[in-house]
Amino acid sequence: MTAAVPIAIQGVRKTFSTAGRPETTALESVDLTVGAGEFVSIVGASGCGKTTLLRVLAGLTAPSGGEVRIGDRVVAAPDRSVSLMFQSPTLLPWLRVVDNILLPLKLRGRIGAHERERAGQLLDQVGLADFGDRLPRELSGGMQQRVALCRALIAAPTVLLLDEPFGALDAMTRDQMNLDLHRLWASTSLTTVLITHSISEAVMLSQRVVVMSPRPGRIVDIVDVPLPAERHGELIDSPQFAETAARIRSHFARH
Ligand SMILES: Nc1ncnc2c1ncn2[C@@H]1O[C@H](COP(=O)(O)OP(=O)(O)OP(=O)(O)O)[C@@H](O)[C@H]1O
Repeated sequence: MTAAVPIAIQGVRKTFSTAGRPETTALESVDLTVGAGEFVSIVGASGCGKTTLLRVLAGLTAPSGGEVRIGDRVVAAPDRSVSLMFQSPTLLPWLRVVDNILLPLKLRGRIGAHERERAGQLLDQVGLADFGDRLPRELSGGMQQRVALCRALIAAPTVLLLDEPFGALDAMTRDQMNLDLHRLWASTSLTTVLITHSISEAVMLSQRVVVMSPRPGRIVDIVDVPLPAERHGELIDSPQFAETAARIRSHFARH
């Protein structure tokens, strides 16, 4: 297993300038440390800068001020140790499932028996052991997202960034995917940051939940989740779950 790495976000600001329009401040003085191997979720109103922050962490968007460090590295460009997953699975329709999963490795060089075996293990872990030879169109939306998760993990990243990965799925599939994701995360040393609009998803999956203010996005609260390490569906009925969700929800109450 690769060693876990922390993420340190220091004084990150991001402004966007578009000709003819006033400047938009998407992020203002964001400071956050995500521990090595920790699972943190970020919640906040639409447009508060969550995706912008994730893109800064991934090295896809340069901050206007401040810096992000992943381990010892100051983030300045995308890096293969950081994997991103979005709401849409974006599988290549003409490639079989296993080849979609292996794509990030194929782009970097040869694929051997070891890599194929690893793809098989990942498929097994997400309950798709028998689907490696299928084409994406033969899979449901939830199954395609599982494949996208395998693809995000094939290159053994140290950081996993998830932007509403299950937002397009029905509620039951989403709950199941969340528990699968949590199990996968718990079996690795992945430092994970999840963006979600769902407070219960954030509480169910994370060790801490970061609450952002409406634009310009700032961190207004960081909530520890006092749930056992092993997560399961019934925890949603526990008082700890309800109290944690209520504290987060209080930031979104209209006055
Ligand atoms: N490339 C860009 N150019 C100009 N403005 C941008 C750009 N990207 C984002 N913004 C602006 O920055 C702000 C934050 O956007 P962002 O997508 O990060 O929000 P979000 O919290 O992820 O929203 P949602 O929850 O709706 O996905 C918005 O006002 C958006 O219009």
